[in-house]
Amino acid sequence: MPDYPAHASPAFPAAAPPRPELRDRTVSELRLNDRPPLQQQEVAPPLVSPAVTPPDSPFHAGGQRPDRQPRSIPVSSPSPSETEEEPPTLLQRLPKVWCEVRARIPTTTGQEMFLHLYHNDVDEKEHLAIVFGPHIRSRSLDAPRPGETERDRMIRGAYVGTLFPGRTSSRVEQIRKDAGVSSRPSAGYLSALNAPGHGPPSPAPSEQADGREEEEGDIAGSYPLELGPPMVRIHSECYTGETVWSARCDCGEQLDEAARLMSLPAPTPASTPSNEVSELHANSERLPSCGGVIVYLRQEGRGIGLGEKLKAYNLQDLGHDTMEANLLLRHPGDARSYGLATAMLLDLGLDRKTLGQDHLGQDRGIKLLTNNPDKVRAVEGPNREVKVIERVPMVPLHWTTGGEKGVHGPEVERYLATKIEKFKHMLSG
Ligand SMILES: Nc1nc2c(ncn2[C@@H]2O[C@H](COP(=O)(O)OP(=O)(O)OP(=O)(O)O)[C@@H](O)[C@H]2O)c(=O)[nH]1
Repeated sequence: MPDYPAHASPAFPAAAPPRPELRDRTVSELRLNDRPPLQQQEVAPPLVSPAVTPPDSPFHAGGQRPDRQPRSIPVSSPSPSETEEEPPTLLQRLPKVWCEVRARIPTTTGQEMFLHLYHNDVDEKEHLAIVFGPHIRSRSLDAPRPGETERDRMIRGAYVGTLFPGRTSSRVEQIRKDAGVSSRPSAGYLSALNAPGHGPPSPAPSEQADGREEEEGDIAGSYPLELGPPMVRIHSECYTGETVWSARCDCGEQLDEAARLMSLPAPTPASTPSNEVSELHANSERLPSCGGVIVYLRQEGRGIGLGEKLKAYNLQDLGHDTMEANLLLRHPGDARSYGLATAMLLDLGLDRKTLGQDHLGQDRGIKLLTNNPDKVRAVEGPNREVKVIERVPMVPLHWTTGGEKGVHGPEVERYLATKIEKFKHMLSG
């Protein structure tokens, strides 16, 4: 951030020229509520025209296969274009985080997710992890807490499967006993427990255990290899874009898209016969989702807070772009850091150590949904605790649907143009 003298108000030339016709008029003639016609306003360069959208975008609304996974780009770490630019700020140590409580949330799309609320040792905010699918669990949530009862555990969300009236234990061991199962349950039995809306479990045949649930209170295991890299989105809070329908940014749409992708059915194994595949697709709502996690950070306004973001919007209406507006308010262009996100991913078992290696002996990693090059590097953490191996671009819906859907208008066009030009977002296909 430039080092402005304390008394000076920094000035940039406004991107849009002043309106000359306002001179030599009386106040009533000024018609201050009128905006100049669109063609006289600064419009975003053609860089953001829908033409740059790849025609085979997986996000296109039409012709989408129910199990169609998003197009992703392999990430070599570190990529030269990411390191030549100013590197993102990396914290020396990761913050401490712990999941205080989680709950099952049925959603309006029919998919369920588990909302995890985190506390930490660096700020007072309640950061969130929105977890899709049964494979991602919080270690700090599952760990036993001194003096707690089984009911306490269930109330704070530290249970396996789903709650139902009359359930008395959070633990697999107890459920097994109650169900009259003498040996360890099979993987299939456990996934049935995790299926949405299941009732009290019926006895399972005694089979080989998968071992994941072996240690009571610490059942976080590894994300199944056959599902590929777990999908992760690091999302920054945006009250305006997510709650009050702002068309200045694409934040709300990005949140929806991340949830949609994580709710897609898990990929069908290549060995599945084609007639079974079509049958599965016909019943796609019954397929387990591939899952993933949206880490929702309370970093409103790229970390400057809602009040300052609203001031920045006024500066943008005065002709400045989103980065200049932050600088004029004496904030960095982007005031965020991602150490909390990395720490939450570790707690959720998506770090290199917990994920282990693939069939080829390579470290497993995550698939990150983003256009932001800073996030790709920063979320890996100071010692590359997390590995980003693929990146899924978040292409604006307006581009992928040929203008039919999605946030559109001059403000969001300018915003996207600045993200590409100044923040170096990788959004050109
Ligand atoms: N200061 C400021 N913040 C904004 C503005 N528009 C959106 N935001 C905030 O920017 C954050 C989202 O950042 P984006 O730049 O859209 O996206 P990103 O998270 O960097 O990158 P992606 O992962 O590709 O979405 C949210 O916290 C929004 O509240 C703005 O004009 N000014």
